[in-house]
Amino acid sequence: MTHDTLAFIGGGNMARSLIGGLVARGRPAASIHVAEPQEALRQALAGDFGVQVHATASDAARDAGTWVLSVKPQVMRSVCAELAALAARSKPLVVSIAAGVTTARIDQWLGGGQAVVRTMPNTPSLLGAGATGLYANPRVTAAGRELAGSLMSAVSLAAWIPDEAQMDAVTAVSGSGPAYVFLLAEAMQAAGVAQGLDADTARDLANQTLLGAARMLVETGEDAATLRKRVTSPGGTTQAAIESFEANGLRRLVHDAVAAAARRGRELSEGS
Ligand SMILES: NC(=O)c1ccc[n+]([C@@H]2O[C@H](COP(=O)([O-])OP(=O)(O)OC[C@H]3O[C@@H](n4cnc5c(N)ncnc54)[C@H](OP(=O)(O)O)[C@@H]3O)[C@@H](O)[C@H]2O)c1
Ligand code: PRO
Repeated sequence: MTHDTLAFIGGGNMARSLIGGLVARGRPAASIHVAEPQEALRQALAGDFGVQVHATASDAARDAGTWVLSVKPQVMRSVCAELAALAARSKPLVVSIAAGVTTARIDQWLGGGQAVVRTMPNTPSLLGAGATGLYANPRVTAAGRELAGSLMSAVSLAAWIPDEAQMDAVTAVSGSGPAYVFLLAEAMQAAGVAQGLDADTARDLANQTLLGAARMLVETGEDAATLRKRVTSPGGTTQAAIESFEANGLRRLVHDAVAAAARRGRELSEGS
């Protein structure tokens, strides 16, 4: 067994983004095993990325030193129960990506004494442009932190958090965050069509604008408010739009949406 071999338990949307990002950045596909019950998803993962696929968690995890638990929170308990005997024998580094499931729960469900890193990645990891929060339980050694950090750093910005309770905020900002941007893209596209653009033109202009604005946020070192002000000519078109956003409570809407996501994360923790 080696920590160089990774087992993804669950081969759905987020695992696919991580696997695609890792393989594109040079991780050998042969070093990645994936357990996924759905035959079609298994075949797609094997066909697209060349990874080793299995129908059961224990088959995927058997020879892997690092397990990435990437099933839905609601099935995490039963997946851990399936893996508990193997975990007791092989003491893997366990990396969970599940929203709202604490390291204490995972450790308990795996039988206790396990090194568990809880992470919250996001789907842009597929393109090496993800953002991930990480938290390690006390069993994780410096080498384990290094391993988990380098795994996520290969495909994303990796930010360690000191307090596991902050993971619900990470989830609400960056884990779920791509969906907020996609919703904004949908709304900008529809608004462009409403103003007379054809759908393709509205889509291309909106999408490229989001890409360009996101690159400016990350690459110029300027803060968002400064960049916004540079677009906003006094008495001009942007000012008219920004005043409409402010008057309609955009900041409050975003505040409440992020709070709702964080609350849901806490509910998932309490329910598990
Ligand atoms: N999607 C995101 O953007 C995102 C971002 C960060 C974190 N996450 C976290 O990542 C986890 C997965 O989310 P997702 O969106 O990728 O969900 P998903 O697409 O439903 O993927 C989960 C996969 O795990 C499979 N599965 C169920 N039981 C299994 C078992 N015993 N062994 C192996 N695989 C099993 C599911 O199959 P069935 O459908 O047949 O049950 C499904 O294909 C969640 O905990 C979520 O909180 C997701
Ligand atoms: N997708 C998962 C959810 O919606 C976790 C963050 C992104 O629950």
